[in-house]
Amino acid sequence: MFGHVRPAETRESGEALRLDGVRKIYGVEGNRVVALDGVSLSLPAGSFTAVMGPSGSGKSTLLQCAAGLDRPTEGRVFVDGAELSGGGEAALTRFRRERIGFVFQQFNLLPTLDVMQNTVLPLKLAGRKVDRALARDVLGRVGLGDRLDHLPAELSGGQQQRVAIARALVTRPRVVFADEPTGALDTRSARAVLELLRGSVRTFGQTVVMVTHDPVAASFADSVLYLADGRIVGHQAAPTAETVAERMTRLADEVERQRATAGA
Ligand SMILES: Nc1ncnc2c1ncn2[C@@H]1O[C@H](COP(=O)(O)OP(=O)(O)OP(=O)(O)O)[C@@H](O)[C@H]1O
Repeated sequence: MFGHVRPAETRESGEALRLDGVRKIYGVEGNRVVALDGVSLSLPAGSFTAVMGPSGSGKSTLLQCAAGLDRPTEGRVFVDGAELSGGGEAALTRFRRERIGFVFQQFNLLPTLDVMQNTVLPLKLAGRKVDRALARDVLGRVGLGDRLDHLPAELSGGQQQRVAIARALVTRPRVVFADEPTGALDTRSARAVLELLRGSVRTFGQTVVMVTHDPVAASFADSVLYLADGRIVGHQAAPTAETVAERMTRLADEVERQRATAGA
């Protein structure tokens, strides 16, 4: 169902990501989990969006489907106007390599490759020209210009995550997806990583979508999407840590109340 890249007939300039009625159902009849229940959204290019919601609300599933790491059961996904549809794994992989960057909680660097080699890996995998000057420039911007030949084990967690961000940016993707990018970091390193993500949006017009549990992390974004039980239940512009925390508490209370009513 995924993988063939065709220009969307409805391509709109300035729209980096669109989901139309995306549903994701895990399991088989009798043991089904509806992880996403008809999610539609449109994110403009150059925006920084945080995705929040109670545990199990579908945040990671949303990211995986939007990034082409998983396949929706129903619905359509467009990245920069091109639809992820049809075809097999190879076409899907190509789509991701050409358009998408990822940052994971656990960095996912290759331990035997140094900082420069890890950073240029996506270019090599995509068969693209390895522009070391560009990679050096990106690594300089993430503050690792003097660590190019270090192995991941020789770096702190925050530095490893900055390599992962450089690696995500070096292909100049349409969208960078980050799943709990600060989840494994101390407060100070987390802040540096969030400033870096925000800087990539402000300075280069990068589009970033980040799943997080942390209201402080969400406050670095331009806006927050709230998920509950696989649906988008709210949107907040110009978030602050306080307003996000307050809204999350309310959301958790509502979800609990609804589940209690449904079970009554
Ligand atoms: N591979 C899978 N097989 C079956 N069910 C799954 C699978 N992955 C996720 N789910 C279910 O789908 C729902 C949404 O999961 P998801 O991981 O997207 O939520 P989340 O909001 O990211 O949660 P958390 O904040 O705890 O990481 C949950 O009920 C989860 O148990």
